Amino acid sequence: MRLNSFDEWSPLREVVVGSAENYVSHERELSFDLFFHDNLVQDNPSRRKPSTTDLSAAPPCRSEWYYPRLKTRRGGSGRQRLPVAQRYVDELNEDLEGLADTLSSLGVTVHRPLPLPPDTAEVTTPAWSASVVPPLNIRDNTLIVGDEIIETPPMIRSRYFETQLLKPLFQAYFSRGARWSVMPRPLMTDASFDLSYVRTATAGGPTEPVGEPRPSPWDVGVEMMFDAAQCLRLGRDIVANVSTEHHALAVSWLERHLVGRFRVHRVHQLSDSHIDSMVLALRPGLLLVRSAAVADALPPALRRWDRIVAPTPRRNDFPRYEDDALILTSPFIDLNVLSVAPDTVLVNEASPELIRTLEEAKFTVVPVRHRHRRLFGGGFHCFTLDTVREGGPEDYFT
Ligand SMILES: N[C@@H](Cc1ccc(O)cc1)C(=O)O
Ligand SMILES: NC(=[NH2+])NCCC[C@H](N)C(=O)O
Repeated sequence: MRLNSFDEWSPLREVVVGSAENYVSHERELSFDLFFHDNLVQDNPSRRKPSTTDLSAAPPCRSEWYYPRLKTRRGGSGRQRLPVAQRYVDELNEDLEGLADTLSSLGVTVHRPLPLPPDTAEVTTPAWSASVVPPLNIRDNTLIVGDEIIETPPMIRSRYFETQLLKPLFQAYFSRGARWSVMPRPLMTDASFDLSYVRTATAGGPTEPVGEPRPSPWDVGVEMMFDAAQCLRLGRDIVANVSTEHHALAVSWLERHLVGRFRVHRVHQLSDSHIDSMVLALRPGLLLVRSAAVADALPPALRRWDRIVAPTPRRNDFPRYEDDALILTSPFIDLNVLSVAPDTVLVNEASPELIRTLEEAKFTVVPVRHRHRRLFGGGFHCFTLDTVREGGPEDYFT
């Protein structure tokens, strides 16, 4: 079918489901630490969040309830590979197959990216090298706006060439008439990074020390960097989260590129980057939000929509991990549901209270197994890229 995806809820026809094949490690280096700084905390008991009741009081811009296990990386220059246990990768792949099968059984055509080959350990540019992770959270690096594929400029070095693994699919949509754009790629030296959010905007101060940038002959100053998962797509309107200078530059690019076709609305520091564990649109007039404060920070048109506030997750909803397991998301990650129609949502079966809440709101909930979402950074919305939905460029704002 032709590429057509304008919103997050209309009947889903085609989707890409991410792949975790050959996930072996995370690499801690400047771009990784900056991106996940809100989730990575040192082993400092004073920062522990002991009870779930703290969660509901948490400010909207900050993840809470960390597993405070990460030790500070020594020295500014170090790259450090942190292995991911094979058992979790195997279970993740099992859960991804289950997700793909569920979508197929609902009549949705499922595409998969090329798997990361086993020996593709590194990506190297003139300015740096980094180890590569598989195309798992494929929501992040590609924005589908209507009939256009836009590859967004990544914030993590390990993910620099991730969209190359979607090439055959993008070529196929292109041959059927899709537009296809790639946003300017950052040189991404240490000096490219805007550290202000980490230094000032994190509630309670930085949770993780960020080393001083090292000089490089490729330095060009702060650059455009942005993930598609910072956007909420609502017909002819797009809400984009801006927390850093990188995002501000990228949203200006998007606005100029889409002028006359889409209206871009900025929200500021709704989260550090992605917004799909803060707010999702379930259908015209109804949002799923992490808290009332999140809904109140949205553009005026969306503040008038009804909202379902997701129930506070419980500790028992999650597996227990060894002390060296690196936790990449907040416990609100299961809010990250995938709509297959305005009345039907795929929800993590490990979140019974969220399922109940959505069923009470008259949704058909399809429970799907997903165990290690906190280890791999994403829920069902993150792991998928909806390329064909029935909805069009409707104006839901006026
Ligand atoms: N604290 C971040 C970091 C993060 C982003 C993407 C991930 O896949 C995982 C974690 C969360 O909003 O948005
Ligand atoms: N598209 C995504 N990868 N979204 C993931 C957002 C996770 C968010 N940082 C959280 O901790 O809840």
